[in-house]
Amino acid sequence: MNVRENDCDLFKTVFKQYKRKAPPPDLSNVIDFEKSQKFRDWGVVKCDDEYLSCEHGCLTGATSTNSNTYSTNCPGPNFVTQEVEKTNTNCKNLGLKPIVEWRLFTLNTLPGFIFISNPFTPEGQQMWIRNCLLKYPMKPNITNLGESTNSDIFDDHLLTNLGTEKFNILNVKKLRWTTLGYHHNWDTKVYSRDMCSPFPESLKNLSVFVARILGFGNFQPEAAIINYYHKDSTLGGHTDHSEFDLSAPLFSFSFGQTALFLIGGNSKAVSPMPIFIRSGDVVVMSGASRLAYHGVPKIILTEKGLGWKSAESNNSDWKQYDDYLKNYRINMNVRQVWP
Ligand SMILES: O=C(O)CCC(=O)C(=O)O
Ligand SMILES: [Fe+2]
Repeated sequence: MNVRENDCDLFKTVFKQYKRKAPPPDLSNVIDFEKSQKFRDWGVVKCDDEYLSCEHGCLTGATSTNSNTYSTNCPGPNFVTQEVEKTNTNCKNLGLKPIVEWRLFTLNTLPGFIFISNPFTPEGQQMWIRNCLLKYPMKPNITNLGESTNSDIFDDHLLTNLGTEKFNILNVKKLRWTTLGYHHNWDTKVYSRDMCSPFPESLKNLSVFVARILGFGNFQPEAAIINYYHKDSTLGGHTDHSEFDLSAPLFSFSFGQTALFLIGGNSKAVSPMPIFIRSGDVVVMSGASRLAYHGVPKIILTEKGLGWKSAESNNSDWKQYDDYLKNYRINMNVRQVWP
């Protein structure tokens, strides 16, 4: 990069500012979807309940790329009971709260960006965390630990008994990524038809469900990266442009410690906005925001705890996950690859 480009790299400037250890960065301007008194300053729009349900409580189709044009498509009372019941069952199975409890936001300055403030139940979060640490790193999925090490993550005898699973915590702490479906090629950044394993049914169901609720009825989850962040990990500014269909949204689900997430525009000269992403939060990058530069300059250890105190408290095997999550963040990043 030459000097001139560097001058214009506002993304990098802001990234460095938030990455700094001493003195610690000022976090007072970080967009926090839990602080409604500052929404006006930040350009945060809370989508009204109409976005998700009509007066009957049924789902609406939404034009998710533009926060001003949500439309209601209630097909009538008959549909309502059936569909609402079905939807609530789906929510429960997927570890999600009922849709009426979801809190949805957009940003004035970033069309297509949608934020769902933790729609998961405590038990739901635990289910997805278990999937990310125990199921998804297994063959035929690919991890940074390489194929041969895959099975080393798990104590052998426990592989056959997922009910009382225990993982080898030393190896789990070395996990940085797992790829699912069409495997992201970290070198060429090109997806290929023959580097593909079956996309896990569980994550497919979750992504398709959330996509449908937000009005992306055609979304097909085909590739995912599970990112495992240690408290000192960062993720540099980038765009996700390897997918062949860039009109399809990208869904990101986060668990564990908090990320300070930066998202800017389609060039690094655009100064990015800082946003807190906490455990359970869902980020959708669609429309113009799909190709926006983004990154994670800092993981922030939460003081509040992660919100699953009551859930599974008498299940002693949860302790190993709980210990891991005191210093880690997990992010499931789901994409459609093909048009
Ligand atoms: O960890 C995150 O929130 C973002 C991850 C990401 O940008 C990616 O996997 O491409
Ligand atoms: Fe990304």
